Amino acid sequence: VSCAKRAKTPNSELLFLPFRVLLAELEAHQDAWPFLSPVKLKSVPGYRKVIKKPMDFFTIKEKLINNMYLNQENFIIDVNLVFDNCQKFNEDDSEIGQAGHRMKRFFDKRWTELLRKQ
Ligand SMILES: Cn1cc(C(=O)NCCCNC(=O)c2ccc(F)cc2)ccc1=O
Repeated sequence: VSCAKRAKTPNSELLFLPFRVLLAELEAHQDAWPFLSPVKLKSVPGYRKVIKKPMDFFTIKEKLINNMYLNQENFIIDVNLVFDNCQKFNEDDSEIGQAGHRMKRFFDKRWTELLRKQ
């Protein structure tokens, strides 16, 4: 994701360390495979029309690395966008729909654990 590289202040590295750890855990999860890279709009009929703001774990990682998240809120908004898009486009009982529900439950659990520690 090319964007103006923001000044890398040391504390922003530290501030976002928990998010990089959390994102790495999401990517390592066995149910992450539908979300690791952007949905291929040419090969998934209807996706471009239905999903206004596509998002995926790879794009989130790029934004984190390029310091494009100004605050914690924007990081959470993008992660939840991945799961909301999934629930919107996929039936709950579909393979990808089930993976999305499991990933969201996993994320919510780890996120609250991370917050409680702070
Ligand atoms: C979130 N979402 C994803 C798809 C979708 O078709 N996504 C690609 C699946 C194929 N991708 C893989 O199988 C894969 C990718 C990376 C990897 F490391 C291992 C396997 C369709 C609708 C939707 O809402």
